Amino acid sequence: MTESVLKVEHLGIAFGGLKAVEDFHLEIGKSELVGLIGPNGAGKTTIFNLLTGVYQPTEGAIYLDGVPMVGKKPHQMVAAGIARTFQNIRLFKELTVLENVMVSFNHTMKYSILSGILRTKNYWKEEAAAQRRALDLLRVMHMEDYADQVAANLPYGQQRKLEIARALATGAKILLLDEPAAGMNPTETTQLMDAIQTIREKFQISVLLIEHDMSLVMSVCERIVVIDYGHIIATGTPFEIANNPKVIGAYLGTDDQ
Ligand SMILES: Nc1ncnc2c1ncn2[C@@H]1O[C@H](COP(=O)(O)OP(=O)(O)OP(=O)(O)O)[C@@H](O)[C@H]1O
Repeated sequence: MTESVLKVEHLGIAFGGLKAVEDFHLEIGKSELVGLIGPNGAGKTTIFNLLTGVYQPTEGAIYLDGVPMVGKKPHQMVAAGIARTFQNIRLFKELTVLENVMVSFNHTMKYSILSGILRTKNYWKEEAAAQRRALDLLRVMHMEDYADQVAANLPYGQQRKLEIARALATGAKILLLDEPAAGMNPTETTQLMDAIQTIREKFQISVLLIEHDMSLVMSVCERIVVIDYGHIIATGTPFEIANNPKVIGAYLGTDDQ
């Protein structure tokens, strides 16, 4: 693995008496695609909430490019380079596809609030540049034909892709994707996976993927981390994971865990 982009050590959180995540560790290198899987309630979304500053851990450390991240707020995590998508799609439904992407550039825009209000030359220059960048991103996602459509009118699979485009627009170093293929048909899923592979190569971005569709996880991830009851029970290649008795036990609910 190349030098790690994200490094997580002994991460844990308790809700009252429940230790939802305990002693979680992870290292992700540049452009690496890692799967995070586990049965329902295992703690996957909680880990995403910890990595994005939604929850503060009760123990452990998170480093992004070597910089400590614990204590930072969600918007600071985004600015630092950790972006995510959600299980339930969160878009500005009334805005166009292009506008949805442009909104995500906001924290990188350099014009002042005043020049925004007065619509100065500098404002229009920045806006035009943001529009070009947004269109470039949509092209990568094969969504340029949808640019002027209102997000609410997009087919479901395209809405999911737009969420990823928005996360990319933040300039992220690592993308956390929470069940991006949920509710997609097989064609949409294949297109989505192609898009994820393309953006990894083009943007040299790392990806941590939560996904229930096993065949998908097995086919796209280089490495998989499996959790159950908040603990890592296995880490390995898709082949190792598919043949790991602890993993099989966790999914089938046997005692062999
Ligand atoms: N804010 C919270 N307060 C109390 N308990 C919580 C909170 N968030 C999560 N939990 C508990 O932590 C555990 C892990 O939940 P989490 O949602 O992270 O699991 P998951 O692996 O993402 O599940 P699923 O695959 O069903 O989405 C569960 O027992 C859940 O009830």
